Amino acid sequence: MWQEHSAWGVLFSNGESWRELRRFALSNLRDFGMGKKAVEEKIVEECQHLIKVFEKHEGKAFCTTQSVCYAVSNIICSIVYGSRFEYADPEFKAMVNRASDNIRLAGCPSIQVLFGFSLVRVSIIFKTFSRTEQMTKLIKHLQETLNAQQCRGFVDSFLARKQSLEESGNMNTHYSNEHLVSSVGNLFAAGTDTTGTTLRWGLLLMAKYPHIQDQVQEELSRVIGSRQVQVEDRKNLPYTDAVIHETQRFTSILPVSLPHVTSQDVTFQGYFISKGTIVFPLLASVLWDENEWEGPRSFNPAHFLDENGKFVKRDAFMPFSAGRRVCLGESLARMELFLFFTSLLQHFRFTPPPGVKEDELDLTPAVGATLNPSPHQLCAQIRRFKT
Ligand code: HEM
Repeated sequence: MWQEHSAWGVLFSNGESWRELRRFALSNLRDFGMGKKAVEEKIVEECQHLIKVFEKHEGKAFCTTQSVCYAVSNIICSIVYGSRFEYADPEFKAMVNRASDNIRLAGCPSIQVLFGFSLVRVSIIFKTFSRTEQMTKLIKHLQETLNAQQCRGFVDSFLARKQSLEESGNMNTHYSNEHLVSSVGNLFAAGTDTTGTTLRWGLLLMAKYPHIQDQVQEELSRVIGSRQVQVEDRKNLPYTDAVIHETQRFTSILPVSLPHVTSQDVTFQGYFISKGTIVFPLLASVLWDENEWEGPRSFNPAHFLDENGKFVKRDAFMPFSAGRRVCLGESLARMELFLFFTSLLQHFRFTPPPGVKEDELDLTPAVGATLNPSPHQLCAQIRRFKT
């Protein structure tokens, strides 16, 4: 029913390129560890860097935005470029900060009105990303040092495929430099702000609802103790898993998904929609549906637990959208959220700044391309592990 018009489709105006490059991106992200042990190790390593940054605040109030953004950006850097960056690296800082500014700017109502909302918005975000000088410089360096037999990341794979197609005389290729820069830009645009924002909501919600934080930390102490959490621990941490799912449901960071175009006439729930109509799926209408959830507008991990405290999947949980256009990074994002959230909760107790009560923490979202928490500070007190 949907045509190839969304994140990749808007940029690669013909559907052929979208189909080919989505297939290529999916298979390569898998090769570079998405959903596998290799990426788990990268995330665990990044958790340690993030924990060190939080520790440096010595329990004093700070804003989590920048460090969380650096951590999730580094996961995409590892997969795309094959290496992470130090948080103090000025070029990395400039690249990440510019990207965040673009995402925030793209969500401004005035900009949206000016540019006719989402279809153009998406293309602006991705094009702005793809123009960053640092990205072009990094890609150029990888190109100069390419060994097609030993690909370091997504960019190397793309360049190796381009090279082999050209060598076999196939010049009619989707693997152009322009598409490479766009693909890399898309992965950063789609994979950093989304994950970072969700993680920051999770920490804010823990500070706001200390009795829920107590239960997460009790479960982590009982099941994991002081060792590093692994992805395979998820099945033994039903309460924590429910809290992460509920964070995504309750905050619905992408209430309006990317635009699609109907590829044929269709009648949906009694409404006729003609071929070629732009359609915006409203994910929040499902995530906050009164017929699906017991208390859709309250934060309640029990939405994902049965009467025995076991985790239950819910069909109406679709923050990554659904169907053949489902988020390409879903398994990576789920792994990141689980490992970052559990590692941080193992090490720190999150509280409001001194003088601020829990119920004074504001959950009103700020304007942005995603629904962000409003500017706030939290204290991260180091915990003593109970083993
Ligand atoms: C909590 C984190 C995330 C959320 C909530 C999320 C959500 C979404 C949603 C709702 C879409 C639109 C699907 C549609 O067109 O209907 C999407 C698309 C996409 N996402 Fe994610 N995403 C997340 C993380 C990631 C990550 C980490 C990556 C990086 C690999 C990623 C890569 C993409 C790409 C490339 C698309 C466009 C796919 C296409 O058009 O074929 N996302 N995401």
